[in-house]
Amino acid sequence: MNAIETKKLTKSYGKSRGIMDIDLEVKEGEIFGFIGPNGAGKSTTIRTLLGLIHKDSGEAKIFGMDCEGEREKILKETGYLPSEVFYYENMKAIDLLRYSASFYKKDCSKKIKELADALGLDLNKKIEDMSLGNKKKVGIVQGLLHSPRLIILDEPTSGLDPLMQQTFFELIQEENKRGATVLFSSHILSEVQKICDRVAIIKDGRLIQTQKISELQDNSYKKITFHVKDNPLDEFQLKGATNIEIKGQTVRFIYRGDCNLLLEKINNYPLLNVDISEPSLEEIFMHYYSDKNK
Ligand SMILES: Nc1ncnc2c1ncn2[C@@H]1O[C@H](COP(=O)(O)OP(=O)(O)OP(=O)(O)O)[C@@H](O)[C@H]1O
Repeated sequence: MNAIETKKLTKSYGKSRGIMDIDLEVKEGEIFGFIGPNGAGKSTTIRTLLGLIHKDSGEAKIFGMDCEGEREKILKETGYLPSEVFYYENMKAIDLLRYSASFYKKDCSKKIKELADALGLDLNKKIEDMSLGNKKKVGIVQGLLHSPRLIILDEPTSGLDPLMQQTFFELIQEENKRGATVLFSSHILSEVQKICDRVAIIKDGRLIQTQKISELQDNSYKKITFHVKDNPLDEFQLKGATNIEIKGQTVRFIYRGDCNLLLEKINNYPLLNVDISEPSLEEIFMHYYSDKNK
């Protein structure tokens, strides 16, 4: 069974674009990355899945249950860390977490303590006396305290220092080993790359690609840089070339296609230097975002 499944899921905010025709399949047990730039539609998808906002059309299911009709059951099985956490400021962390735990009708005190210890969180502090990072930690404990079957993380690392991010990734990996499925939304590819098996890329409200992280680094993409002698270039075009940047006598682009055609094309120029290398994941990612891939 898929942990998450959406079919043509669509939500618009009046004139403002939300998400369109999102087909998403997250398998039970995987750590799935959901990546896209600010405003791409990640939070809208997540909020629709959690029944926090109503879809306009399409289907959304979690563990086969309808996200609107069976919301109560879904929430019991799901842990959610929103991108921004808001709390009653004058509550102590422990009181807030006990209150959250009461919703699940099971004893979560051992798990709360374990998570707080791992994150170095003082549970007896009032929320109003906490830094942004510590408030985020409260959110993490709140999302994981009931050992959910599905964990949905929306930009979870903002506000955490690099060491704490590492601890957080380890916690998530442990939860995954325990059997939890994880949906990890982020605009930072390098962090998604660290722990995810597959990734879906969303842009302008539409899913443009779902791939294994290992396939994203598929060596069929090349990064090409060449420098010409004498006169600067003002134009370069080649089928399969994207993210073309021309600066004076230097041309850079990402290429996927027949290498004979590439060399034939470059050979037309009075060359000073040519460099063909593996693009970084970040550069491949930019390739998906480029206008030519709309
Ligand atoms: N409450 C709202 N009212 C109107 N438009 C909205 C609302 N929430 C989101 N949008 C619009 O929907 C689109 C998708 O936004 P969303 O917050 O889902 O993106 P995101 O990928 O989560 O971005 P970010 O990383 O910035 O949170 C954007 O164009 C945004 O302006």
